[in-house]
Amino acid sequence: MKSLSYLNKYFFKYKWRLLLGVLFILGSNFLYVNMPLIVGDAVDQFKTGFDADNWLKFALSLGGMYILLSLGKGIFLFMQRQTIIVVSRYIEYDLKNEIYDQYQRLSYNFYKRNNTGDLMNRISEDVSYVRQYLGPGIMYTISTTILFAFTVTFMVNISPELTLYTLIPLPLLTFIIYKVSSIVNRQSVKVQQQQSKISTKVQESFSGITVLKAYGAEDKFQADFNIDAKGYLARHMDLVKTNAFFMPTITFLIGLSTIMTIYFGGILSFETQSGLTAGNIVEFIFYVNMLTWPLASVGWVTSMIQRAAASQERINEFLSEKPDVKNTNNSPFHFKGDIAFENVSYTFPTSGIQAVKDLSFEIKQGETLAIIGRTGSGKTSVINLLMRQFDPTSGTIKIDGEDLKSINVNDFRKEAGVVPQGVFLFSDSIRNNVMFGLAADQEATEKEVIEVLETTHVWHNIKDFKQGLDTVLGERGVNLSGGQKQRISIARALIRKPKLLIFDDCLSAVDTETEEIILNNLKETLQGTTSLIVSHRVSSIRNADRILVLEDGGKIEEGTHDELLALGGVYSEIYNKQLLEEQEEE
Ligand SMILES: Nc1ncnc2c1ncn2[C@@H]1O[C@H](COP(=O)(O)OP(=O)(O)OP(=O)(O)O)[C@@H](O)[C@H]1O
Repeated sequence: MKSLSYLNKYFFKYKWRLLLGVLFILGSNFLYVNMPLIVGDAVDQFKTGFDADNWLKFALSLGGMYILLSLGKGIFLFMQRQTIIVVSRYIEYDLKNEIYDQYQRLSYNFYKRNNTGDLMNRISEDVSYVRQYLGPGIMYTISTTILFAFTVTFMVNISPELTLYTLIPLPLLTFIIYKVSSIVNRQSVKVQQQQSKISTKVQESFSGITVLKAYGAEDKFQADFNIDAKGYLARHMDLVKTNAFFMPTITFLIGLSTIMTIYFGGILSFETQSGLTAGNIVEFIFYVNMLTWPLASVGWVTSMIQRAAASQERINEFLSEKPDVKNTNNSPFHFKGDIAFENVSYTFPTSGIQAVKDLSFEIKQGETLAIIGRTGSGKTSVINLLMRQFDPTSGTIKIDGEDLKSINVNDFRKEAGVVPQGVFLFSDSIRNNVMFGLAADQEATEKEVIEVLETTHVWHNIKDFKQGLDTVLGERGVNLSGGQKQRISIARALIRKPKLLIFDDCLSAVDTETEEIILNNLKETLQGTTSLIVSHRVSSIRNADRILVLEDGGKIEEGTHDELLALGGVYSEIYNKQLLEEQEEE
């Protein structure tokens, strides 16, 4: 429950609306509890002083009054929903924005620790449970309390004794509803879990359809799906059974209360000193029915609050996460072009793997440094350190002579064009995918978009598409080849005319001939740009000003292509092996 106190700041923000909502609840309930009195009055007048000549006047005055009260109650009810439920939607909007904002602030390691499904659930499902508490939960709690207080006061006013008899079965009703609601909740959670298991499986079978078909795994997937679907059916049937038990139980208990009212009311009405009339018994029957829903909702609301508390706790867990990387300097930073790693080491906190070991190197403005090394040698980690996705465990990274931790990292990132190893294209047009690379204050003409696509040697493919630049890419760009996707991804980095260009093995899906063309085109475009090129292939990096060979996170060789060949070490070994492979292919 403590977790829900996080929401107090929002209650405070919308306090006036909420207060107005409470006034509307008071109004609607006050009119509501007066309605049975009219019916009771009518019954008594029928029994005693019914004036047959003026029946129309009698019917119109009481009926009109009843209609007026219903109308007034309806209007207040509408206004109460318009205030309280609307506030719950506002808070839902604020909370979603707050969570998303926090997601944007959190850094690399947070995303490696938590899976996408979890991140999605907290901003969608958990927020919607919290919203249910904020809207219906709070509205019914206030409304129930007020209606209960009004009704019991009115009942006690008529007959304290009958009130006691009538209320006897109601706590039992509340208890049963609470218990049933808890069971319903538990079963609903199980249904939801099974549902998300099925969704994940189905989604994976779609996105991995090529692998699935290639391995002829259709039957296995179908069998697995059947098991999960059967599980879903069984869990849902449990829920259906509980729900089926729910309504008859409530109806039975309300009936019991009504019978007790009539029975004891009847007995009491014969005792003249009680002063209880037939009209009073009718009023009581109305009140008993009026109390049923509020009491029933106590159980329902309680379990709703419990569920919201659990959800808010999960949300708070993410909201209280502190980003590992904090930008402490907001003054503008303009990157000139010098980079230096000084004895940098990095160990991943999650796996304890030391990915970078005591690494030192320099890249001067306009130079191209290449990094080559075996899989897992720490190349991508070097890039992530340079882009300050995480900070070194020890050592310093200097940008234009200043510690990376002390400069405005947002400004620094704006000057860099990074092409990551795994291509990600949005389900949007090719034009928008390229223009995504522009910084907020940059613009690009169609001609410029085409130019960068020409540089990356992919425009000749795109221009043949019916929609050209406006061709919309399917989910994850499935209608393009791997090499085409990589080249669009490079164009995205080039469009922002970066002062620092970083390629993380992003020509791997391109044949060596096309690679040669792209690298040649880039030579002109990147005059004066500081570049860091990571690759497995010697052909991508042989023309770099300097090449660094990494092994197990540490530098083992450094020099130009010729110098490293002359050294006859790991680099020349990789080169000779790749040369041989190329010759075999030819
Ligand atoms: N998020 C992570 N959490 C824990 N360990 C990681 C993480 N990312 C990488 N590693 C480990 O750090 C080491 C270096 O990984 P890195 O991705 O930097 O290598 P790489 O040289 O870029 O490899 P590749 O050429 O295959 O892309 C590897 O042993 C890897 O298992």
